[in-house]
Amino acid sequence: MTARLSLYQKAENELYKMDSSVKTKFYDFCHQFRIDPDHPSLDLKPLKGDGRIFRAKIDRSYRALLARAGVGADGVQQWLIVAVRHRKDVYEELTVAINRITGEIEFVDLATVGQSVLQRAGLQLTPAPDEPTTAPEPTPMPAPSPMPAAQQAPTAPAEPLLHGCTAEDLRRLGVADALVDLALTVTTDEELDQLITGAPRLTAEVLTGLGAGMSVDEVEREITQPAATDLEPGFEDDMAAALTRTAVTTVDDDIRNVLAEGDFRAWKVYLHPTQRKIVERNYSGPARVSGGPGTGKTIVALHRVARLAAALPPGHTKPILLTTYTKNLTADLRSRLTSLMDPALLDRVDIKHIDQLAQKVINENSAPGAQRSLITDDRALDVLREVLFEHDEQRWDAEFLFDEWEQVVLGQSIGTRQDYFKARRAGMGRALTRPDRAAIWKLLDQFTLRLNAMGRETWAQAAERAARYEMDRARKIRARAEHKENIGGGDLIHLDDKSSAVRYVRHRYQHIVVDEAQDLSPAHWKMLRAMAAPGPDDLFIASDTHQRIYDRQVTLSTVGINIRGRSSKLTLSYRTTQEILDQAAQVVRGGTYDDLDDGTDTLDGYHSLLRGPAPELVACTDWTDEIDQLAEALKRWRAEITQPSEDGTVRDPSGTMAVCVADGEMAGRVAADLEMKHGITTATLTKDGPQGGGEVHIGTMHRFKGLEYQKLAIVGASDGILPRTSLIGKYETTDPKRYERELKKSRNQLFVAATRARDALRISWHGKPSPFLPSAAK
Ligand SMILES: Nc1ncnc2c1ncn2[C@@H]1O[C@H](COP(=O)(O)OP(=O)(O)OP(=O)(O)O)[C@@H](O)[C@H]1O
Repeated sequence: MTARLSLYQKAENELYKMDSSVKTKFYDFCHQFRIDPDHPSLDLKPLKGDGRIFRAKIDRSYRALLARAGVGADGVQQWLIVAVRHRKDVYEELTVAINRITGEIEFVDLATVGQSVLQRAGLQLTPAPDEPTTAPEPTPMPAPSPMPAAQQAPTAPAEPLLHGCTAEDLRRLGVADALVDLALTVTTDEELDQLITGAPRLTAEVLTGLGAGMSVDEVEREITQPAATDLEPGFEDDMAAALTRTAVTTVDDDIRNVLAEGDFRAWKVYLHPTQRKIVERNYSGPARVSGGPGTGKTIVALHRVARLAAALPPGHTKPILLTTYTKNLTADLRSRLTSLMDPALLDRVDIKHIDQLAQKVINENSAPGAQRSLITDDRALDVLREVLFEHDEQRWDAEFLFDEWEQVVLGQSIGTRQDYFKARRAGMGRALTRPDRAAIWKLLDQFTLRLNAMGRETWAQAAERAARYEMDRARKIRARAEHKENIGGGDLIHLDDKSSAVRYVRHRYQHIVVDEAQDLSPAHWKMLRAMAAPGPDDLFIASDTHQRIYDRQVTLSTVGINIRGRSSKLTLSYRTTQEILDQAAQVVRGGTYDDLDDGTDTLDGYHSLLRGPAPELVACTDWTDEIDQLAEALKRWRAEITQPSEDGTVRDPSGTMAVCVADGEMAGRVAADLEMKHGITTATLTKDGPQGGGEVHIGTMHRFKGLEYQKLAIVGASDGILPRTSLIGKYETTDPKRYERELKKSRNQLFVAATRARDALRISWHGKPSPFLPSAAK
C-alpha cells in the first residue's frame, strides 16, 4: 500500500444510493488507488480553483474528488475521497477547509447551492475540464445568465432571510467560509433548504436553526458550543490532524460490505459530536441525556453500553444492565446492540425490561410456591370496586382510590398508616383531611388483603416489593462494607458474619443504562438505584418527558439519584423531517414538562436537517369515508415505496407503513376494514412486536413508543377520542388536577405517535378535530 484512503461521510451516503455497477467500479478504483495513486489509469490531477482538490477517474463517466490529508505516522500518504460525481457535474467551485469550531475537514461544492442564490451573488460555475480526448459535452448545468431586463422584477429586492445576522456572526457560529456570503443572500425558505442540503454538517445545523427563528445567541449555545473542540494554533493547515477529527470511513478490503450495509450502518459509525461527547464522557455519578424524539438518545445509550463493556476487565459475569420500559423495545435494543457489539462483549450485558427485572428479584426472594401471580390494573380495579361496594363507600370512587394507591402509597413506598398521614400529595388534586386519610388507608388495606388472599398482585405492587428486596440487599452490602472497614479490612470469613449469602452478596451491576426512562415509576428507580453501587458511570438515563405516556412522575433526587451537573441535551432529529416535527411540536406546545428532577425540560432548539412534504391533515365525513381515504393513501404510499430504483431493485414495503389509533378496539376495526374492503394486509402491534404477516402495521399509540416508520397515518384524531372525553371528562369538575394529568398524557401520546414518521405523516378524523391539532381547526 502506498496510499491510505478514507471516505468522507457525505460521499459514503451518496455512494449508498448509486447504481451497483458504479459501486463495483468504485471498489476497483479504491483498490488500485491504494496500491499506486499515480497509476496512469487513474489520471489523478489537481483541479483549478481551491488547489487542495484532485480528481481521479473511476470509469469513463464517474470521477472521484479527493483531498490530500497529510502523511500518517507510518509515513504513508493519506487521501480523502470527498465526493463521487458524474464527470458532467464536476465544477471548479469546490473547496476543502478545516472548520474553525469542530476542526473537521469540510467539503463544499457550490453546484449544490440553488441557481437563484448563485445568480443573486453574481457567481458563474465553471465546468472543470476533463481529459482532452473527451468529445466536448454540452455544458450540463449552464451557469445562470442574467435575466433579460424586461423579465427582471421591478420591485425592490426581497429582504434576506437571515437579515438579523452578519457575516461575522455566521463565521463565529461555524458556517463554512465558502457559504457565508451566499447564506446572507438567501431570501426564501426554499433557497435556504437547498443551500442546507449540500452544506457541511455544522453549517447545515446552524442555518437550519437560524432559519427556524433561533437567535444567534441561541444557535451559539444550542448548536455551536456543543460541537466545539479545542484547537491548536495553525490547525487550519494541518490536514492530517483534521482527518482524525472528521467522520470518515477508512477504505480497506471491507469497503464492499460497508457500502452494502447502506443507511443501516450510519448510526453505528457516525455519531454527531454532541452524541459522541455524551457517549465518551466519564461521569462521576448518575447522568442523563434528554432530547426530542429521534435525536438519537437510544443510539447514544447503545454506544455507551458498548463503550462501558469495552472498558471492563475480562470476566464471565454481566456487570452491565440495559433496561427499558416495554418488552418490544427491549427486543429492539437487543437486536441493535447485537449488530453494534462484539459477541464476547455483548455477553457481558444483561438486557431485560424493567418488569422482568422486578420479577427476577421477587422470584429470588420468594419461597417456592409462595409466588403471587400478576393481575391487570383493570381486574384489580374490579376487586377494589367490590371492597367499596361491601363497605357501602361513596365518598371516593374506585378510580380515585386506585390512583391514590399507585401514586402516593406505592409511589412513595408508604408502609404504615402514620406515614400515610404525613405523605406528600402534590399534584394529586382533591385535598384529603386526616380522617379521610384514615378511612382511605383502611379501605386500601382491605383491598390489598383481598389481593393477597387471591395470591395476586399488580405490576406496580410487584415493582414496589422488588424495590424493597433490593434496597434491603443494598443495606446489607453497605453494612458489610462498613463492618469490614471498622475491623481494618481483610476477609470476613472468620468473623461474626455467619451467613454465607450475606458474605458474598454484591451489587448486581456496575453500570446501568436506562432507555425511555420517563415512564419508570419511583419503585423502579429505587430498585435500579439499589442494584448498582453509587460511583462513576453507575447510572445512565435516556429520556424525554414530552413522551411520558403513563401517569408516572418522579423526582430522581427523591429516590437517591442525583443527576445535577451531569445532564446533556440532544437537539438534532435524525428521524423526522422539519415539517413533521413542526406539526408534532404544536401538539405539546404550551405545556410544562419536568426534567425528571426539580427543573423543566423544553424542546428549544429541536430541529431537523431533513425536509419533506407537509403533513396531511384530512377531515372526513364519517368512519367509512375515513377508512376509504386511508386505504387510498396507503396504496399511494405503497406505490411510492415499491417504485424500482435505478438498478431495478424493488423494496419490500412490509413494515414501512403504519396506522396508529387511540385504542385496541379501533385498531381491530381499522385492520378488519382495510383487509376486507380494500385488500390491504395488516399486522397488529402487540407487546411482543408485530403479529400477523401483513404489510401495514396497526397499533395503539402506546405500542408505537420508540419505533419508527417511513410513512405513518394517525386515524380517528377526533375531539372526544383524543382526549377520550367519556373516560376523563368527569374529572374536569371532580378532580381538576387529575383531569390536567390525563389531558397531558393524551397529548403526549399523540406527540409520540406523530414523531414516529420519518418521511410522511397523515392525520385524519371525522366530526370535530382533536383540540390537540390547532392547525386542523383553521
Ligand atoms: N448519528 C447518527 N447517524 C445516523 N443516524 C442516526 C444517528 N443518531 C440517530 N440516528 C437515527 O435516528 C433515528 C432515531 O434515533 P433514536 O431511536 O436513537 O432516537 P431517540 O432520541 O431515542 O428517539 P425517541 O425518543 O423518539 O425514541 C434512528 O433511525 C437512528 O438510527
